[in-house]
Amino acid sequence: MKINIAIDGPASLGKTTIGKKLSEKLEYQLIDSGVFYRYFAKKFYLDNIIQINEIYLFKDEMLNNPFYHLKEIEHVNSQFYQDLTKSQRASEIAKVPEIRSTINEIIQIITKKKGFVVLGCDATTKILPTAEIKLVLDAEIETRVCRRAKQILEAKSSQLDDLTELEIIGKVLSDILKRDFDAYELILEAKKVATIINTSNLSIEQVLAKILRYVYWYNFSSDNLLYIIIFMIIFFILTRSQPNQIVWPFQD
Ligand SMILES: Nc1ncnc2c1ncn2[C@@H]1O[C@H](COP(=O)(O)OP(=O)(O)OP(=O)(O)O)[C@@H](O)[C@H]1O
Ligand SMILES: Nc1ccn([C@@H]2O[C@H](COP(=O)(O)O)[C@@H](O)[C@H]2O)c(=O)n1
Repeated sequence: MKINIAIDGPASLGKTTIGKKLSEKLEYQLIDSGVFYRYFAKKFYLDNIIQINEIYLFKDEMLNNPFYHLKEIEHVNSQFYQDLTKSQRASEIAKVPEIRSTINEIIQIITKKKGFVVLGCDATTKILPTAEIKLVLDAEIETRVCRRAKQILEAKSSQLDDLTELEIIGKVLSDILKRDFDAYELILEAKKVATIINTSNLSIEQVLAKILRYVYWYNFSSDNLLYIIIFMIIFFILTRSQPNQIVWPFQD
């Protein structure tokens, strides 16, 4: 049975990396809402003016052919993914309520068929509050700065060629702080409704394994709900009526 999985988390946490691996493993479709904001910022935020009518037109177009446009958005984003200025512009347009509701609506319509992993900082609360599995990935800020700085240094992005390692770390820190500030309320809200996984001391594989356990358990329990209830009733009756006489298998 296919379900929807919503994953929230603050900036540079590892959502994209984990989301990609998870969707590949489950053969689900990944939708990273951050990529929408970045794409909209690049395409529809020109000369400091947001082309809101163009955004509405794009929404209709996208809903006619969602998988083609998901690929296109992904492709455009991959060309400037590590550009920190682009994430700042994405954060600016993310403050416009019409843009937020348009992006949420597009994702809600596409995910009706189930079988999606949706990422964001409001995936569990605003985009997919009805997702079967809702998770918030978390990690201390120093872990996130290290992860992003390492990623940028390893990729040797040309925009940062002239900077020293310390300058890059400074830029990453200031970018994360700004984005944390913007997403603070949303992440707080998400933590109230979703299961929190602290990834600070976990490798990518360990985080993935943890999430997969939630997914397998969800599928197992919804497939076998009746048996689980019967087992619990029998267990409850046995423990109440003969608390000292239950013989467990393998007990001496
Ligand atoms: N558990 C982990 N342990 C170590 N490194 C990790 C872990 N999870 C992710 N990373 C690394 O952290 C870096 C940032 O990850 P990623 O780009 O997926 O974050 P993100 O949350 O999607 O960021 P953003 O909010 O900016 O879109 C990547 O280089 C990734 O390999
Ligand atoms: N659900 C979301 C997703 C993203 N944003 C804003 O867009 C910026 C870029 O997103 P990334 O996930 O690629 O970092 C992000 O910093 C947020 O400002 C959002 O508001 N809601």
